[in-house]
Amino acid sequence: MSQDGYYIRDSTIGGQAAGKGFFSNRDLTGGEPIAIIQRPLMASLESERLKDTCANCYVWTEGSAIGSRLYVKRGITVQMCAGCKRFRYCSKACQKEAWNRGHKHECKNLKPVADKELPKAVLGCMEILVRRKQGLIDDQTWQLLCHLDSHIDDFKANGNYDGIELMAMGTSQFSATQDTFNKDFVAQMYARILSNSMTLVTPTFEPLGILIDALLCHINHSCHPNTYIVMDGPQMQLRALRDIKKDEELFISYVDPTMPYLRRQSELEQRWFFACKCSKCQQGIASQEDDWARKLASLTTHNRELANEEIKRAQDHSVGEPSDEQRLATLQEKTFNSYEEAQQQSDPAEAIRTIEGAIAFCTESNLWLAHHQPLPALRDELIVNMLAVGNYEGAWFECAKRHRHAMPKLYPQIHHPIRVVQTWRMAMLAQYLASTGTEVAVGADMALIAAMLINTISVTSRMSHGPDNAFTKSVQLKFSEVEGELLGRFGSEDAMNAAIQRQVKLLSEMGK
Ligand SMILES: C[S@@+](CC[C@H](N)C(=O)[O-])C[C@H]1O[C@@H](n2cnc3c(N)ncnc32)[C@H](O)[C@@H]1O
Repeated sequence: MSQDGYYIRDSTIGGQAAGKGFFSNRDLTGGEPIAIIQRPLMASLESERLKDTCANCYVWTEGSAIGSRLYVKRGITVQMCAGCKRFRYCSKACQKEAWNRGHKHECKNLKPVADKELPKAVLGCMEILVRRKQGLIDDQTWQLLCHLDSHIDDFKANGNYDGIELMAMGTSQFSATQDTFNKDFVAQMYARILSNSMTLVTPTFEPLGILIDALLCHINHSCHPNTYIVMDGPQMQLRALRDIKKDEELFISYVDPTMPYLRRQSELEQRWFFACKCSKCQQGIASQEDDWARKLASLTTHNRELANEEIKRAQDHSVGEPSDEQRLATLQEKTFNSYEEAQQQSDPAEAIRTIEGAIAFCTESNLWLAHHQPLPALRDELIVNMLAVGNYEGAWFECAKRHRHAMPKLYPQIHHPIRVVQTWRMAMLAQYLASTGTEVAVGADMALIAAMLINTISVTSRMSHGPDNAFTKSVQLKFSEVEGELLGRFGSEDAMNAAIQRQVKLLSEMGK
């Protein structure tokens, strides 16, 4: 099977069989599109996003933080389907499209349960079953979908099968498909969705829900991926992260590849049921992500005592003197726990206190550098919460630190989509600070810094997202605005470039 820049065949990763996988059918360059899918087979929104996101084109109408989602049309709203009272659409055209794609066959079944919150995987599974029953999914796509492993035996082994059976019963009933699919088949399909779905995201990677695509869900995982997926509404693009040779396997990362080895392994084992033997995992804790853990020599008396206390607290009885490795693992656990705690805290001020405590601990312990997790994750969370409480200046300095220390290490390719989006958010924050006349640092010209960053993104977003993505187009529009303004302000390109050089230096200093 071959299309675009890939073909599908059996895969072996680190000596173990990994089912089918995607392979490149020619040499590819970083930033090049490999496959474009206009719409995944199924996408299902989170309960919260059902309220403010179009269930057809997936435009998220809320949450546009200080201009970073300029690609969302101003004033856009969603209207509820009068029948099922669950899905909302941003236009009559979107409603009609969803209706014809299959909603007309499930709308009235959903009506009696309008006030029940149904999990996204149940809604997604219902959609798939109803559409297949009505002949709206062709045989080839269906076979490809059913080929994806349901991991039903793994769910039985880990004790989650009962929950799956229960959800499958509800799915059958609400979709009125019992006459077509038996209960074991539905349980398998439900399990297949749980273990093969990807995250539905906005062009700037805000999570919206889950999706299944019969073709793209055949891509295997690596913690050192060579491709990634960007979305633009329902459109998915698989793009090359770096140069790839013909016949190399194409990988995306199912988890955050910047996390340490043991955390990646455990997440992959729990959600996707495999022990990763990718090129990075074969190095174990010898890769950059675990650098900090090799710093046994930096374990000061204070750190040792702190770890001892934590270990004692976790165990009812003393099991002798812990090793330094155990102490390190405990300290790491402690910082990740703070990160997870902050994510759960709904009050941003409280979350900021938790995060600042954890960052101070990481820094004082002298174990972590700015690019070692969970420090960058804590900093990302800090920025979000500072923006939520209106501390734009504080958020700016955190962005500057992230830009200087974390981004180049975590996302070395200039067109890495996360790097591009984070830089864009930073540019929009700089522009906001310029508009309020805030003096962030002596001599800092925030309008010029914003323009410099936008200039960079106007180039890199074309590679990360492709020239036709709505995000890229909004960046280009912004760039043409600031470019004109700047030339007008400085008169000549030479004067502008000299000013830019000064601001580049200042930006780096602000990130110290
Ligand atoms: C989304 S599917 C990918 C397609 C899959 N290979 C297939 O043929 O159905 C995810 C599953 O593929 C397998 N898989 C993906 N990446 C792997 C890897 N690096 N090593 C081993 N198995 C992997 C695991 O069974 C995982 O649950």
